[in-house]
Amino acid sequence: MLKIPHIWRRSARSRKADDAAELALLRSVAKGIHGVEAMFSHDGRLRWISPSVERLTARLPTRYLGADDALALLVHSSDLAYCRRVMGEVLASGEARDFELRLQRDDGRFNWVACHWRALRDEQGGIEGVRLSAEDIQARKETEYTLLETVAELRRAQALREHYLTRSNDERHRLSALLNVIRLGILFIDRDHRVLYFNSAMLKLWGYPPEENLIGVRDVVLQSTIAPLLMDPSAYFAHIASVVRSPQVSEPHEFKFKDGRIVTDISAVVEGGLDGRGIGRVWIYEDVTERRQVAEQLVALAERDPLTNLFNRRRFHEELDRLLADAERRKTGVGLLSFDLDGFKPINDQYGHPAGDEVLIGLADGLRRIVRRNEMFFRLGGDEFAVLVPDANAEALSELASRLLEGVASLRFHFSGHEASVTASIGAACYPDHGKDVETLMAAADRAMYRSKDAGRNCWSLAGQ
Ligand SMILES: Nc1nc2c(ncn2[C@@H]2O[C@H](COP(=O)(O)OP(=O)(O)OP(=O)(O)O)[C@@H](O)[C@H]2O)c(=O)[nH]1
Repeated sequence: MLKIPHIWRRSARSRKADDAAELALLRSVAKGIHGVEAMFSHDGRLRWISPSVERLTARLPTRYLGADDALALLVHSSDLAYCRRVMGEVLASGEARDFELRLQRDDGRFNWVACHWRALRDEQGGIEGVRLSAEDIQARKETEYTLLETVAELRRAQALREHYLTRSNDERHRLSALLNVIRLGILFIDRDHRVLYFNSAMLKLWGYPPEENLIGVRDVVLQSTIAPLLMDPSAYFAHIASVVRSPQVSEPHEFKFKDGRIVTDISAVVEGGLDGRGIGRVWIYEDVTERRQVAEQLVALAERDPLTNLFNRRRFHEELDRLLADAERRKTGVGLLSFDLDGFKPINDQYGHPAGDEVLIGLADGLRRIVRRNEMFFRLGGDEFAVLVPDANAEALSELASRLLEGVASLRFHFSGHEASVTASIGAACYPDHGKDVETLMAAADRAMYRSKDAGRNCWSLAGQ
């Protein structure tokens, strides 16, 4: 430890040569000091500072020694007040203090040092000043700063990641809630042919329990479990195979379940993925059973008689039109039997309208069994009916007319303990002999039917005779 005051004392005793040598030695030691050594007198004036201060502050020691307030020149303004306070405390208490501060450089920058402040005592033990030993710690501070900045940067990145994660989680929950309330079944298969997402409607539609978790299940496993539900599994799987071969959005495809449900699917590749090959394929299913039933009901309402469920007059016209066009092209015939019940009104009058309805329904059911599969049976209105016969000739028509007459007459009804029956009067007409269009053919059949009425009913007449 340097005992500078002692040396001064010795110098004062005129041991000049020894002292000069000792001073030179001390100067060279002071020059070699890595940090900064300085001594301040009790009133805060700088008494000595090591030449090494130039390395840390780019100022010569003389600048400090000549300054009125060397401490203010040496210490960075932000640390100055604290530094003065510590210095005062060391002077007052004699206790050493350590702390870090910035020395200010001549170029405006600063250099961090670790300071050790100790009281300098005279021979009587009184405090005559304070000594500062400062060690250069700039490199360590810079490393610390870099570390702190790296940590701060990491924290910011982490906070940002958490923010986006929370946002994307919220987004996922919103989407999942939405997809679970819609009626469409949604199934997402990834590129490895495994289930990546499904919604509740999809589970319901394919008959899975609501708690089933299909994530990660292979598509072939799914297919094997759904196959028993389908009317035609091989046709459906062939459809899937053809859809997945194409990158286009598929056309809606309709398929049937064994329990009668009708479902449509549509599928598309989901774009994305780092290599741009798409991240998988989404399938959207819709149960259209109800819609199809309503459509069928509407069609039935439009073309069927609600009482007997026979085709109505509107469908009759359409079919006759179609048959005539077809017969003209193929040079074949079309037969038309038009008939009207005999003695139907008295049943209504005697037993009431519901009894009349029962007769009409019974007659429709009875004659359906007589009419062949390729022949069509219509209720034109009231107690008027008609049968259309493709590829017909007069002989085939007369044979059918006879069977119909027998069929009608053989029907028995019972109302209020009484037996009732009806007969029919039939008019037969053939394309092209008796008419070449709908109107003339119908008129010919009607005239023949009235001839049957005139002839005493329960018989048939061929047009043109
Ligand atoms: N119960 C019932 N009666 C109907 C319906 N539509 C028409 N009618 C009745 O059917 C009867 C048809 O009259 P007509 O053809 O003159 O009766 P008909 O006794 O068979 O007379 P002819 O043809 O001359 O033998 C009328 O009394 C209509 O009110 C129906 O949907 N239900």
